[in-house]
Amino acid sequence: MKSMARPRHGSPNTIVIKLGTSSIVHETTHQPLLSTLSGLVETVVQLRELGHKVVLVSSGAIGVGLKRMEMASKPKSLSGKQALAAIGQGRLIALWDNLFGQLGQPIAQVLLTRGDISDRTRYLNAVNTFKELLSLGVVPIVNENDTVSVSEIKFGDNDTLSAITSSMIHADYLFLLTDVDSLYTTNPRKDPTAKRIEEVSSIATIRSQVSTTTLGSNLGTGGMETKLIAAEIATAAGVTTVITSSKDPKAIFRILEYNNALRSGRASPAPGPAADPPRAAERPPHTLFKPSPTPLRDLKAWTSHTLHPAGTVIVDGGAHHVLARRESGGRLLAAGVRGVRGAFASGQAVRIAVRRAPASAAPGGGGSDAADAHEAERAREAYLRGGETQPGTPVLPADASLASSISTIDDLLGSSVVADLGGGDTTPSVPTKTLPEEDHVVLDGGRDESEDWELEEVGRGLANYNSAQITRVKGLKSSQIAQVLGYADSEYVVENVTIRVPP
Ligand SMILES: Nc1ncnc2c1ncn2[C@@H]1O[C@H](COP(=O)(O)OP(=O)(O)O)[C@@H](O)[C@H]1O
Ligand SMILES: N[C@@H](CCC(=O)OP(=O)(O)O)C(=O)O
Repeated sequence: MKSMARPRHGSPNTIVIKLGTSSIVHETTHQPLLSTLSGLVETVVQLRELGHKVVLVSSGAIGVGLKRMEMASKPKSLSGKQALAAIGQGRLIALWDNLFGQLGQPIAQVLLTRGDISDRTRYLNAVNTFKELLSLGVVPIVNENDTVSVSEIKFGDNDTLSAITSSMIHADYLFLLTDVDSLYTTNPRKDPTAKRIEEVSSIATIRSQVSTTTLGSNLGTGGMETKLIAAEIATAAGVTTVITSSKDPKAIFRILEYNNALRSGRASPAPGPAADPPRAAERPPHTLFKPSPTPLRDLKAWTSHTLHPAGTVIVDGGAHHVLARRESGGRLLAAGVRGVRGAFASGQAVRIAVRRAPASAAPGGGGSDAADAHEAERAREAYLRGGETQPGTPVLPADASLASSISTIDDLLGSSVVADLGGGDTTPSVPTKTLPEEDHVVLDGGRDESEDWELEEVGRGLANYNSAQITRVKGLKSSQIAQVLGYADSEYVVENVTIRVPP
């Protein structure tokens, strides 16, 4: 067995394994699934013996709490779930400690909320703690800190938490162990004709080919959809992501071996005649999501996935074009800003959005390709000049008060126009429409007062100034920032921008 999962290229892998509630407690009796748990403990200890570093993301606090209180089903209220998680988490970690302790393997409990890592310093502290634990040979066991998580700060599901953890520690693999052995075209628990998906290179493409709408167990959170989101986050950070069954945790060795063999040309990707020596390994059932060949840099991954955007910065086409290029360094000039939605502080994450004319407002589908290219070039040049002042943009004097740039309380709070993108806007008032096939979001509520345009999120970044300040310097040259604000910490209004929807 050990030879089957020799560390790739002679170097050990960092492996995150996530176990869902449906694999930890029985769906109806809520009794712990001891054979699954013991099998996983043996697997993790063997992986450790082979030199791999392993982090376990364990759901199950609420499930264990249900058993402890002999309750039949999950309470509906947030406080009810939080209370059960508080009851169950202690017993859950005690169970893991007991099982790992039988094999002499020390563990550590790591409870995280999104709030814990939405500050760069706290994020780096969490990374350092993981590094320290792994270098001590400990297996960190991660769960969301449900008892203190509220909707604004929660990861919401452990699939996402495991993906963020994988990206934080630059894992090589994320294994999402669940009660089905793969992603299928439709829910295999409901549709016997469902077909297994073996390998995914583009999650955007696969989304249009599979249905993930039905949930599985009564205990799980999010079903397959949250696993796709997790795969998207992890693969973007360069982590190979695998969905497979928790019933046979030792399959992890076979999956590692199979994929290592595939990389080195020793296994055939599809079932068929055995390759010339050594023999092609049989493909263990699983879905493998290939990592991005150009993973996001650490800070950008942090900005894109771990932070709740606190508001939106609307940019013009020129800025969008430039930001989409690597050479831009992900830095946004005030010249490219057309407006701001929501209230945010300097240092907070923001969405980058563009205005899009609704299809109905584009007569004849717009101009010719040549005219569009010319227009795009003109916009890029205007933006790069550091910004000609946009016609109609009021240039405020240096002593202009904050109040003068805020005409209503909504300008300050952003509550009338900011849609909740599953993120941190405190007062979501407009329903969000997601377009999963393109992985972007249209802010239905973000209509400009004077034009019938929609806002579309195209990326994320970190604000260098607060929302009121960016409102005051929008459209201006960088050299004018100090004049208007009385100081200029940076010539860029937003940094670490990741553009996910190209122009
Ligand atoms: N296309 C699909 N392929 C596989 N499983 C699916 C699909 N769509 C929905 N599911 C359901 O997702 C469930 C796994 O998600 P979930 O219950 O949240 O598990 P966990 O508790 O392990 O996170 C499966 O039991 C299955 O019923
Ligand atoms: N943090 C929760 C689990 C939330 C969750 O994502 O559950 P699951 O979909 O079963 O992985 C708990 O410990 O009960």
